[in-house]
Amino acid sequence: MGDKEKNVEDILKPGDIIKEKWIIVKMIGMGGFGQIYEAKYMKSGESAAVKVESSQYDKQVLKMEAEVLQKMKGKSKYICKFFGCGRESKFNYIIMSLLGNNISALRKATDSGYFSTSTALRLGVQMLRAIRSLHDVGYLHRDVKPSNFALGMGRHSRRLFIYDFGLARKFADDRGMLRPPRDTKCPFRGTLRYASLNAHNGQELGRHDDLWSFFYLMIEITYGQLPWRSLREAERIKHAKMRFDHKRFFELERVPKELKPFREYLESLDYYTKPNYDYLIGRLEFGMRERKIDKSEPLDWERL
Ligand SMILES: Nc1ncnc2c1ncn2[C@@H]1O[C@H](COP(=O)(O)OP(=O)(O)OP(=O)(O)O)[C@@H](O)[C@H]1O
Repeated sequence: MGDKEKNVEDILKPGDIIKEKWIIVKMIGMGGFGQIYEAKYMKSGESAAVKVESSQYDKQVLKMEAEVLQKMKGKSKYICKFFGCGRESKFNYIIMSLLGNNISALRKATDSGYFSTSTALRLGVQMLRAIRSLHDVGYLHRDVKPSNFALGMGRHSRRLFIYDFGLARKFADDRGMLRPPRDTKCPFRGTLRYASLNAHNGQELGRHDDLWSFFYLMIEITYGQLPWRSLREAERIKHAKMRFDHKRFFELERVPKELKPFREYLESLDYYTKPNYDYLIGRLEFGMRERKIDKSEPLDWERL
C-alpha cells in the first residue's frame, strides 16, 4: 500500500451491517478512490464485494460505477453481478460479486514474469469479449489494464471479469447514436502505462482507445514488460509509445504473432468507426487453433 493509502481511515469494520442484509467480513483492497470489503449475505452466506467511497471525497466515482453495473445487468457474463448501492451519511457504496485474483497479480506471480501463449491467448479472447460487451451497451472503460480484469470465484474461477468502471464514459445513447466528441482538450483519464496516444494528447477517447490499451496489455503479459515500464513522466512515456517498434517483439516465440496486425488495424480506426471485434477475437482464436490449444487445458496458475 502507498503512503497516500496508509493515511486513509477505514470507513467500515468487520461486523458492520450494510442495507440490513450484508455483514462486513474484512477489507480486501484499496484503490485510488475508495475501499473494498468482503461481505456476506446474512441469510444465505453468499459472498460479495462492497466498494465504498467517502462522501467527503471530491471525486465521486461510484455513481458511474453503479450506473455501468446496473446497465450491464444480465447483458454480459464478463461483468460482476450488481447487488445494490446506497448512500449513508458518511459514505456511498455499491455491492457486487466478489472476484478473485487479477491478471496483474497473476502475471507477477509467474516465475518468468509472463504468461504462456496458451494462457495469454485464452485470456485475450475473454478480455476482448468483455470490452466488446461494455461497448455494446454504450460505455467506454477508459482504464483497461491487467489489474482491472479478475477471475471469478467458485464455478466462475476460469472466467475473467472486467471491473472498476469509475472512469467509464457513455459514448452512445441507448439507440446506439454516438455522442459528438468534445473538441476541447480532455483531462487525462486512465493509467499512463496503458494509455493510448489519443489519451496522452487529450483527445476524446473512443472504442479504439480501449483496444489500444488492450494491445499494450497483451504485449506486457506475453513479453513480460513494456519498454516504458520504468518511465514516470507522461511526455517521456508518450514519446516511447511513438517510437515503439512493436515488430521486434514478434521475433520472439513467446509473443504471439497473431497480435502483429492489431497495431495497423487500430491505427485505421477513429472515434466514429465501430471496431471489428470479431476480427480481433478471430485472430487470437486462430492462434489457439494453430497451436492446438485446448480450452480446458490448465491455465498457468493452475499448473502450480
Ligand atoms: N468485486 C471485487 N472483488 C474483489 N476484489 C475487488 C473487487 N473490486 C475491486 N477489488 C479489489 O480492490 C482493489 C481496488 O479496486 P478498484 O480498482 O476497483 O478501485 P479504484 O479505487 O478504482 O482503484 P485504482 O485507482 O487502483 O484503479 C483492487 O485492487 C481489487 O483487487
